Amino acid sequence: MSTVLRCTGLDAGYAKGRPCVRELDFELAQGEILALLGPNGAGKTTTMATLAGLQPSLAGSVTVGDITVRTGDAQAASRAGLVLVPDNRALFTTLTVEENLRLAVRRRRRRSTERDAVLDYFPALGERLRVAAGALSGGEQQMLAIGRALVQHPRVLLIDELSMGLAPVIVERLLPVMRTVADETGTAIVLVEQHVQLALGVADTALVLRHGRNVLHDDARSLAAAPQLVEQAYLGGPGHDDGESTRRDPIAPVA
Ligand SMILES: Nc1ncnc2c1ncn2[C@@H]1O[C@H](COP(=O)(O)OP(=O)(O)OP(=O)(O)O)[C@@H](O)[C@H]1O
Repeated sequence: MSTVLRCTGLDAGYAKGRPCVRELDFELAQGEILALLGPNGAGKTTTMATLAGLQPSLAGSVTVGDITVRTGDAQAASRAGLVLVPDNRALFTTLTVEENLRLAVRRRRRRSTERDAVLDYFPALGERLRVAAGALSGGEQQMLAIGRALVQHPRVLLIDELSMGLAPVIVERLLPVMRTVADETGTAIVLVEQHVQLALGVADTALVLRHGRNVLHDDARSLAAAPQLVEQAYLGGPGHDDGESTRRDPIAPVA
């Protein structure tokens, strides 16, 4: 599979000279799911916001296919195919499900076709089309937020904390849908997730950030089988000190 997202030497943060994400390198192939993991404050949301152009980078580059995305330009990121589902889901809460989906569809695409494609992934939304987004359950709101992203036909879908405020049983139902989306559409997905084992269960690769540095990057199946490695990466300790980067070399994209 060809590389769709390449993040090279990315520094991200909120003040010049004070990056909270440093020298981030990774590649993502078409249809690949990367679980972006790490403890609170590690820099996951900052990375996602920077990839989505909501936040200018402090160094490095982001390319989608052969397009180098202009830093800090959300429209350029969106045009390149980077679409963010933020952790607050950013729905129009007083509008119905149908209206939320309709507004997200790009011009020149058929709204009903786009809506039906979302309903294929999330049939539960079909019974709620005329309900205001604010009246939906948390799980339904997340389905709608992802649906709004899908109708934009992302090349790379950035999902920040899919599980925010959701019961684990709902997360267990939603994550496999993301696997299906990646497999069926070739969309690459970066998934920020606190439920580590659930995320590793659907991801191809995983990268752990700690204090803004890549401290572990490996294929998800190996990490699922070695939870102590992930735990060490979260907590620091031998091989995962906070100072010098001790990361493994970034792994090759999934074939
Ligand atoms: N708007 C902001 N202005 C300044 N600093 C910020 C801002 N947002 C986050 N930070 C800081 O940037 C660092 C990384 O935060 P970030 O939210 O990216 O981490 P995270 O891994 O997503 O954490 P969490 O899992 O708690 O959401 C933290 O030190 C945080 O305090």
